Amino acid sequence: MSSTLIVLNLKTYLEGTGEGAVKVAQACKEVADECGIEIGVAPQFCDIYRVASQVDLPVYSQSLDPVGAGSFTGHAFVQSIKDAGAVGTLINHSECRLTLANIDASITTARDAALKTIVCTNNVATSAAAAALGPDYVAVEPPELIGSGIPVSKADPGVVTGSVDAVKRINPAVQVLCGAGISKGEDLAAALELGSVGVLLASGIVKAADPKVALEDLVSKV
Ligand SMILES: O=C(CO)COP(=O)(O)O
Repeated sequence: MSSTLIVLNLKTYLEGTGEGAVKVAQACKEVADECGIEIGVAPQFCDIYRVASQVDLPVYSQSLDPVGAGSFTGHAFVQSIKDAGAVGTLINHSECRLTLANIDASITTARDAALKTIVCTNNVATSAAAAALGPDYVAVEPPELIGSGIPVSKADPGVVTGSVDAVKRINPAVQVLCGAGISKGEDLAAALELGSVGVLLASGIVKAADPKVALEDLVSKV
């Protein structure tokens, strides 16, 4: 496997009792095996167990709450997420924003449970701030391009290169992903050329008529 990482965020696109998530995850696994690039998937909380127990690929939570075991109702508890089979979590997605203090606490909570952390950011300044907190990855995603079909790597390459430079300066151990509007092979190739190590993406694959064909296109130029 190369060190390139693709994470497919399923958001709330798929209804039903998890079969859709399993099917998309299976497509991710098949394409990952074909191309040698690591592909992970971030399903709904309640689908983590089903996906992780049926498909051998990295499963991420879409978020978590920085609470421990005990008297906490309505929270996404890190140990349950881990026991369900997740290997990591998104934190601070633009559709699930947190305060800086909660981003920090979420990273610590995940790290203490040995979960990988991907902190989403919306611009160079927040990428720099996130890097200072020491997650495994910062994923820069301009919100205005999310779900637009217009790839960040083409529409706003500066936010990717700026984030890569800022993150490297602040914490060289942190790797940078980018996302928003990514769907094609040329988008992933451009993202890598701009210095990111991979992409976080959603609609271009999840909403495709055939997600496996869309994934094969995504990895076709690297
Ligand atoms: O928000 C995203 C991934 O987390 C990006 O979404 P789209 O790929 O649909 O633009």
